[in-house]
Amino acid sequence: MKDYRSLYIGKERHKFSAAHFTIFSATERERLHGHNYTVSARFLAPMGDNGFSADYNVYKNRLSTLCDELDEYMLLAANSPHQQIREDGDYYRVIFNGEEMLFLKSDTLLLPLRNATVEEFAGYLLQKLVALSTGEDLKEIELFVASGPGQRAGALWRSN
Ligand SMILES: Nc1nc2c(c(=O)[nH]1)N=C([C@H](O)[C@H](O)COP(=O)(O)OP(=O)(O)OP(=O)(O)O)CN2
Repeated sequence: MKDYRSLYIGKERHKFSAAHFTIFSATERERLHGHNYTVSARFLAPMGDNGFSADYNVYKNRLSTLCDELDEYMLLAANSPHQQIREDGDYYRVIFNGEEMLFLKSDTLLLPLRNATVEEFAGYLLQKLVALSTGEDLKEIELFVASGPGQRAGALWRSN
């Protein structure tokens, strides 16, 4: 039976500051606000005969790249069933429950998410991390996003 080891990565720099609002229903959402989100991950890799599994420097750098891509933006969920997003010149016009919000495109990332939640951010970042890790001998990757101390969501990928 293969011998595996878990590598846990979650450095101080694995974070992104972003604005968002969570939508709870067709008529309820929270006000626009922000968090310093932190990102961490667990990698399950086979143990080599040399007592080494996988170079975690590679994964530290990948997590930093993913965090940098989301840092200091307004994050909008493009696939929410409860809001419409239209392009309007230099702006995104967001319609929710009869209200309109305008966000500068240069300040905003439209992400393929159903909601701007930690669980959706975790799934989104996991897919990007798995795509960066193709062809490597990994058994599992579990990626976590926390919106503050003591509250995070995890998304899991397992190799076939
Ligand atoms: N399942 C989820 N539930 C909630 C999410 C989420 O992403 N997934 N997000 C929110 C809000 O964004 C809310 O702002 C969360 O932050 P909050 O709990 O206020 O964070 P704090 O760090 O201020 O927590 P305190 O307990 O107030 O210290 C709500 N639900």
